[in-house]
Amino acid sequence: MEKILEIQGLSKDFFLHEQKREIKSCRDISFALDKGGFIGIVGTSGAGKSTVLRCIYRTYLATTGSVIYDSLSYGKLDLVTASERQIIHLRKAEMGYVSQFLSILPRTTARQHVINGALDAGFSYEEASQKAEEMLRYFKLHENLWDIYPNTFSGGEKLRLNLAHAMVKAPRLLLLDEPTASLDNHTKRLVKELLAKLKSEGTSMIGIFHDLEFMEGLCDKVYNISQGTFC
Ligand SMILES: Nc1ncnc2c1ncn2[C@@H]1O[C@H](COP(=O)(O)OP(=O)(O)OP(=O)(O)O)[C@@H](O)[C@H]1O
Repeated sequence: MEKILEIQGLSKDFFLHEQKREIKSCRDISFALDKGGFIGIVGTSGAGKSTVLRCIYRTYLATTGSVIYDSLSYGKLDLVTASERQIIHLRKAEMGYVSQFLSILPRTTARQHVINGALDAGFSYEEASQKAEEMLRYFKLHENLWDIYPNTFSGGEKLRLNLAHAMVKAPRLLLLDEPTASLDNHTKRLVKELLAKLKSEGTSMIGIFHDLEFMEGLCDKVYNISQGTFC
């Protein structure tokens, strides 16, 4: 099976200058993701799960190791050493990242944020507007919220907006950091259905989930991470 992502010996250390102390977050992580595959990561709080995803998305720069991504735009490249320009392009055109935390330009409404995601993926403005509305409706974000700035949204509303933004462009590689945290059961099912649809359309995914039941039938493989390493 062709791989979209090959991770070798990935480690991330943080140095806390004030305390002159080092935290080893994840250590010597190696795994590969098949094209169109779905890997689940589970583990206790603080084990290093989010750090692995952030090193792939390059929010964190790995201390050691490589993250070889088979991109459409540049062929195979190491996301650890890729240029800022390449990373920005890949985030726009090929990669999606969902977490509970909102990362949005100031003075951008919820609707515009999702439209921007679709525009990044190459849709015309008209198509992007239509797709954005479909996604916002799908994730049951109340219409009253579409044209306001989302910094005051609740945790669940922010998460649903992040899901709409990431999924509207059907990315090649989707990274999910607890995409169902603080969602009710009905919305969790909607998320699962859309993830299954994206998978059937070829999106490759890595997801962190606390809710093991949620992952049933969705993941091809599940890795357990404990104290920074796979076990
Ligand atoms: N920016 C940072 N600076 C310093 N330490 C960090 C930073 N980010 C993560 N850590 C530390 O790395 C370790 C792993 O954190 P990480 O967020 O990856 O855990 P997690 O498994 O995702 O936890 P949770 O399930 O609670 O979200 C923790 O001890 C955390 O305090």
